[in-house]
Amino acid sequence: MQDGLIAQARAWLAEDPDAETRAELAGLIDAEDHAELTARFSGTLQFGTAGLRGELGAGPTRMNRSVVIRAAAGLAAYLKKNGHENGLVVIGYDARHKSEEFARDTASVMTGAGLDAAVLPRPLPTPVLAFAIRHLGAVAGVEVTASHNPPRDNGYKVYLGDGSQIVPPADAEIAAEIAAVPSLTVVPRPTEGWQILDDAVVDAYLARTDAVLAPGSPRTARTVYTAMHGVGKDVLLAAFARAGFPEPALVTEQADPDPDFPTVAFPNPEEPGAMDLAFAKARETDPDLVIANDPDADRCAVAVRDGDDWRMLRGDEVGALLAAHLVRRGATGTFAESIVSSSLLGRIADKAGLRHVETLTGFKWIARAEGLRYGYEEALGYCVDPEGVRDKDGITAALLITELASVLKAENRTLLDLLDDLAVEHGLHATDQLSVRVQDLSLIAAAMRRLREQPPTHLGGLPITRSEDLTQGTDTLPPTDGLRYTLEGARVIVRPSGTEPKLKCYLEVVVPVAGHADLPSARAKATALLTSIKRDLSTAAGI
Ligand SMILES: O=P([O-])(O)O[C@H]1O[C@H](COP(=O)(O)O)[C@@H](O)[C@H](O)[C@H]1O
Ligand SMILES: [Mg+2]
Repeated sequence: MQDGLIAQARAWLAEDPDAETRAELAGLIDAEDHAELTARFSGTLQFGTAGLRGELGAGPTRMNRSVVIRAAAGLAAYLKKNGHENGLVVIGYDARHKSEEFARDTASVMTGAGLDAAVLPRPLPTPVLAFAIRHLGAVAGVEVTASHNPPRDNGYKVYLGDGSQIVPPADAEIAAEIAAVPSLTVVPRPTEGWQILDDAVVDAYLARTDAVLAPGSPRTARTVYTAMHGVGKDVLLAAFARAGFPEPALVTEQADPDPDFPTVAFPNPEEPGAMDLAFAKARETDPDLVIANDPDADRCAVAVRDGDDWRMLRGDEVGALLAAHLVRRGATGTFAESIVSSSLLGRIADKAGLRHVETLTGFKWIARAEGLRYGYEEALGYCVDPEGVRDKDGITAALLITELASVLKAENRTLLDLLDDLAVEHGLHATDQLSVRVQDLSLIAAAMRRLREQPPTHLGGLPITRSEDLTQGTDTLPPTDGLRYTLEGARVIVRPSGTEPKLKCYLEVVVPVAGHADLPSARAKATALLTSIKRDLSTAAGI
């Protein structure tokens, strides 16, 4: 057994304030579990697409109280160096294991550093925290959440005073301050001195949701709703009641927070099977649409009846529908989407004479688009009211899509009819994703390396006309680990996920449509093309 590794583990153990992780680590040391200790002590958690995220457990590469205290101390040091000696830091948390403790530790560290700290009154949607930062004039915000990840994970989203999540160089500067924390013993951690906010902050968030809907718009669409065992239900129901929509029928098994997410393998509406109970409820109650939030309620999934059964709309479909709705309502300003999302948004914006920008993945980028009026990403994220929330918001997105369904219902039409119209107007923009979850992270790096060393020349029978390695950045995009292939009538992007151990490949094909009668054959063509691109890509990446 390496002495260095054991010494490192013992030093960590001596400072760990959590009896549970102390016992776990002591067990690993006693058992001389070299492999596990190496995994725990090789490096530290890094800021990814949405903050720190990792499995709960002992050691610097896991989520635990020691890691959170260090992260909070680093953030406090960064804030103080940047002129916020006594600003307010507002802290929210979801209903996962340890989330409330991590929020309390964060408040304690901020207080000990001389900053003011305020904690949201209970587990609440991430967008309430994003809203609260600007509403309360805070200099930073923290949301303790691992969103839709498996039950054993937790995470830490960090926002600055503009209400958006951190981007370079702030993330690297904060990471450097975290790395510079020499020991937990030098971090003051008082047991009181921070504020627990009351419901006024939730009421203010709800009042702001009024701005999302057009005054006097139809509010008749009936919904089935699932909170996916997360924190969305109460705020969503209050927002729907306030707007005057019919009360959503709840998927009762998933309505209340449960950190074990007992009815789903992964609490992510994108994962196969996650919507089964919602669809069962829909078959029972026959609503106009099904709505799901992810567990921290910043994502919104939508399903509609298609023929005899229910089908999930892709994030790109909902993204286009909301854009078309906002255009019809006379929206002005910038429309933005991430590079991995559908190019249809650009077509809709161009036609309406609106500015359009593409950003890197994640709302930390989308929310920063200048003059943003509407932003979305394919991962079921929508920002429909940037003045209220500069992040994605699964509650306001649910309000807006339900308003659109109501408007269409009054015209005796559906969301699918509007999607057909958009395809006829702009061409069928069909997207799909090839996403591979791995146990061993090195497989992702190996796939990226393989694609770089032996780049494909054709995918799905189409020649690649342009191949870009995004690690160098482009004229408009900062550097990121990703590959982009442009084909005739298609586009593919490959990148490692920044929140989960997954390699993600995003496919888009654009098929011209002669008219409504041509739609079935255009769809069949798009599906066949997506399938063969996927097959070739998987061979090229070796996954
Ligand atoms: O987890 P959430 O709901 O916050 O969502 C997070 O993850 C998504 C997927 O990111 P990646 O492809 O890097 O895993 C991002 O698009 C999103 O902006 C981010 O906030
Ligand atoms: Mg989320």
